[in-house]
Amino acid sequence: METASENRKMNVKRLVVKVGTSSLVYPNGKMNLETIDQLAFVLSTLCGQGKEVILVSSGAIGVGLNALRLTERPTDISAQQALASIGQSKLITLFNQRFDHYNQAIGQLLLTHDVFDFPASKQHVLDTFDRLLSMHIVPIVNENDSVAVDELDHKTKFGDNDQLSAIVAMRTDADLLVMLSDTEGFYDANPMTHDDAQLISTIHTITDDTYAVAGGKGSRYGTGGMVTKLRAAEMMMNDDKEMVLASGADPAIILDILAGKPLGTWFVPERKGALKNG
Ligand SMILES: Nc1ncnc2c1ncn2[C@@H]1O[C@H](COP(=O)(O)OP(=O)(O)O)[C@@H](O)[C@H]1O
Ligand SMILES: N[C@@H](CCC(=O)OP(=O)(O)O)C(=O)O
Repeated sequence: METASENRKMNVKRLVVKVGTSSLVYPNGKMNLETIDQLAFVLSTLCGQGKEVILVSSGAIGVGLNALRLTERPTDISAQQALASIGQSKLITLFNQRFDHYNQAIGQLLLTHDVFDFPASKQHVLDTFDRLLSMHIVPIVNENDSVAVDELDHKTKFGDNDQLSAIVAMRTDADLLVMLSDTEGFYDANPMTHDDAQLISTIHTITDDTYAVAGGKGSRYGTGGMVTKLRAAEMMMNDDKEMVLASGADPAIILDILAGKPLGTWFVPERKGALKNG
């Protein structure tokens, strides 16, 4: 682990950005329209510069709760799935409107685990990603919450978009996964409960000690907390890819990250770290 910052300018052609519920929905349950608009602006800008961008967005259940003026997430599965169907359509409508404002087309992909488990459906979905990207369209991905189940022999659920975003980044052979959340990065203790927590700038190996300082979700509407983000980072590093975890408060941070500014926490496989550090 390193706490000193280092410059990380990369030549990124294909980028996956994952945005969590905590960045899209205020703690009071209202949609964060500013962040959604800024995200559309920044990703449209990157497309205009010739980059290929995939957005993995959470928020369906959070937005669904707000639509029905509910403050607590229901515990039964069918109520959550109904909320996701309400929220997802509102969320994608809003994304469509904001991207359209910046003259950028989007496509929606709602995925379940089995899509990647079966070679034929996996190939079809990868072909769809490729075709959308070749047409300069931004694929917007979420788990298909309304149909995904994780019971008995139905193992169709990803369970969280952190790992889904890593799977998408690996399968589409993206150069970088940018994970945006309500924290500046990964700290040596949960910053919500430890005032003296220190931001870690670079992690080359994830061990039990790393998981030991990863706490649960920060917002009422998120799911995985830091544990699922570490799992995503581990998947990326095992695939010899990099992930950066940074604050989604201002999506312009994506431009700074690509410009090499030392922001957030970088998860870099050992070999790449050794090369970059000379
Ligand atoms: N070691 C840690 N470093 C940073 N954040 C942590 C850590 N442990 C727990 N957290 C919590 O993880 C939260 C982010 O996870 P989550 O609520 O699932 O966000 P998102 O909706 O963006 O996926 C933060 O708000 C923070 O409270
Ligand atoms: N698919 C769910 C999100 C699940 C999830 O991983 O949420 P988060 O921890 O906010 O990224 C939804 O759209 O509500």
